Amino acid sequence: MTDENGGIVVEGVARSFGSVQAVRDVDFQAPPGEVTALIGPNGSGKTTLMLILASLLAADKGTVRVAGFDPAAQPSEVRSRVGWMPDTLGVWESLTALEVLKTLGALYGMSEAARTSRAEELLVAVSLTEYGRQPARVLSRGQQQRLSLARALIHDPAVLLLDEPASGLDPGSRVELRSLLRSLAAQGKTVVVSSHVLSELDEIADRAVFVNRGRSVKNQTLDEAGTQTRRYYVRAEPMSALAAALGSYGVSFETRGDSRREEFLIQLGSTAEAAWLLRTLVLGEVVITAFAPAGGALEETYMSLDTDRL
Ligand SMILES: Nc1ncnc2c1ncn2[C@@H]1O[C@H](COP(=O)(O)OP(=O)(O)OP(=O)(O)O)[C@@H](O)[C@H]1O
Repeated sequence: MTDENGGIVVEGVARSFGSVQAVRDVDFQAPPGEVTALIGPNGSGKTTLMLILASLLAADKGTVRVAGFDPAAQPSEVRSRVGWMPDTLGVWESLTALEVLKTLGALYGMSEAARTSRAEELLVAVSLTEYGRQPARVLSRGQQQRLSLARALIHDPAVLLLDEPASGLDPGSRVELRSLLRSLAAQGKTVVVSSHVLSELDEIADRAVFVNRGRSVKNQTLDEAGTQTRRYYVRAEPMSALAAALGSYGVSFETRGDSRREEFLIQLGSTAEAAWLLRTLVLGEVVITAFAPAGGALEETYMSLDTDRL
C-alpha cells in the first residue's frame, strides 16, 4: 500500500558496480518531520544509497520506499516528491541563478507565475537575492551550494536528500542551513543529510544511520546518543593534583596533549556522573580549568563503533 506520509524505508538494499560492492546490506527508516543523518567514512556507500533513493540508480536487491513509492518501479512518482542536492553541482553556466531555478520549475511542470514567485522566495531563503541576476558561473563554491539547495526545493518536495550540503559553506551560511533544515522538518518533510562534519549533525539531526563498507552498522536517535558513555576532557592547575584526586576516587584516565597543554580524557557513563565528578573535584579543592565533553554525541558513537576507523 502506498503511504505518502511514510518517509523513507530501506530494507536489505545492495548495489554493486562490477566487482565493487558499494552497498551490501543497508536498513534504515527516515520518518517525516525528522532530519536523518547518514554517516560513514569515505567510500562507505552514502552517495550510492542516495542515488538509489532519488531513483537515479537501481538497487540490485532489497526494498526501498520513498513517500510510499518504489524508486525503481515508480521513478516519476518518486522524482516529483524528492528534492535532490548532489555533493557536486553541475551548473548551467550561462543561466542566471534565477533562470536556473525557473528552468527547474518548468521541468517540474510549474506555471510561469508559480515558478517565478517560488524562485524569488528561495533566493531569499538561501541568501542569494543579490546574485539572482548574475550568471551562475560567477557564484563562489559556497554560493553554488546554496543555489543547489534552492534547486532541490523548487517543487516543494516532501522528501529532501542532501549529499554533503554544508561543504564549502562559511560558518554563517552553516547556521542558516541548519535553521532551514530544521524548519523543513518542522513542516513535516522527510530530510536525509549526509555529512562528515559530525559536530554539525548533532545540531541538525534527530536520528542517525551509521554505514561502513556498504552496511548499516547502527541506527540511533540523538536522544539515545546523548545518554551513552562519553569521553570528557579535564584540565586542572596543577595536573598532578588532578591525577592524585582521580586516583583516589578510582577514576581511570588517559593523558592527551603535550606539556604546554596537557589534559586527561575520562570515560563517563552519563551527564549525572560527569556532574558528580566535577563537583567532587571542586569540593576536593582541585583547581579545575576545563571540564567538557571531548566530542559531540554522534562523534562519540562514530569513534566507538568497532569498524576499523569507521
Ligand atoms: N559508478 C561507479 N563505478 C564503480 N565504483 C563505484 C561507482 N560509484 C561508487 N563506486 C564505489 O562504491 C563505493 C561507495 O562509493 P560512494 O560514493 O557511495 O561512497 P560515499 O560514502 O558517498 O563516499 P564519500 O564520503 O567519499 O562521498 C566506493 O568504493 C566507490 O569507489
